[in-house]
Amino acid sequence: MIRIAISGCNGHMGRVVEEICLADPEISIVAGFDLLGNGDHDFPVYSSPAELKDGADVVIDFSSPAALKGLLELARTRRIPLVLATTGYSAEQLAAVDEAARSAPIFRSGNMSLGINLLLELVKRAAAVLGGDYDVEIVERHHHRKVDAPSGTALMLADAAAEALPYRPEYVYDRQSVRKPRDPREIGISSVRGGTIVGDHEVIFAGRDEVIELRHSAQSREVFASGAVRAAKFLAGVRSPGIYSMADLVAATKPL
Ligand SMILES: NC(=O)C1=CN([C@@H]2O[C@H](COP(=O)(O)OP(=O)(O)OC[C@H]3O[C@@H](n4cnc5c(N)ncnc54)[C@H](OP(=O)(O)O)[C@@H]3O)[C@@H](O)[C@H]2O)C=CC1
Ligand SMILES: O=C(O)C1=N[C@H](C(=O)O)C[C@H](O)C1
Repeated sequence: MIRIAISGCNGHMGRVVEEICLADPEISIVAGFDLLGNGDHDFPVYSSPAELKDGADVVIDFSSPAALKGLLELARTRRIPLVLATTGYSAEQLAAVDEAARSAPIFRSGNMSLGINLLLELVKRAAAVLGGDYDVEIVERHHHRKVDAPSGTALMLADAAAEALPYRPEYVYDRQSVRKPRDPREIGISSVRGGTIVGDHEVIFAGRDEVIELRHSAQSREVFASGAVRAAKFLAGVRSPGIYSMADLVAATKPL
């Protein structure tokens, strides 16, 4: 039995993770962390990870960058593995994650769906083949509740393209404040917010007289939640301290 704690358990993603865990006979939910009280959960909900009493095998976090400090404290002092799915961390916070990963395994991904992992590979391949001659633009679309922009996934896609391009691109988020033609050595990232869009990412390679578009569209939050639960099981399999990603999970998964 894997003992899981859910950080952000009252939120949209936390609720879906809870449903998936409740339906899984290999998992027991031992605690939740959130700002407000217990709600209607069958497990205790603490406002701070420091209040966790009996420990957990893994914490799955879909909450806010504000929760990170307490979670990293659990990893550092109690060596509890973390699955960090929250997006919008600062550079300092990412450095703190790397530091805590010296004490416990930490799985981090701005997108827990398997499809995005494949898209990252396709983007690298396209950038390697087309890079230099085609302008790279990323458009991400999300629901109107989302607070961070650009999305964590858009940044991962930009990094994947950057890795394979023959130049070091600058990421451009704002075309409104300058008046100049597009620099070929840039990746433009645009954010759309509206309605209930779950999560949509498009990478555009625009060349002379042709455009190639690679797109992923999440149809429900389950794709992210089930990926995070798979990541938790992967970490619970006695991993050494370090940073893990979807690529590690896919590499460790036996083909069906
Ligand atoms: N990696 C991935 O695949 C995915 C990542 N995400 C990311 O997950 C995060 C959560 O998304 P979503 O569920 O839609 O957001 P919600 O706002 O619905 O849920 C977040 C929950 O976390 C709570 N919370 C806020 N601050 C803290 C804190 N300091 N400690 C504990 N709990 C806290 C919120 O409480 P309150 O409402 O009171 O503020 C809320 O209940 C976002 O960063 C999002 O980008 C989302 C989907 C997929
Ligand atoms: O906030 C969301 O909802 C999502 N956030 C992630 C991101 O920032 O990329 C992943 C997914 O697209 C949903």
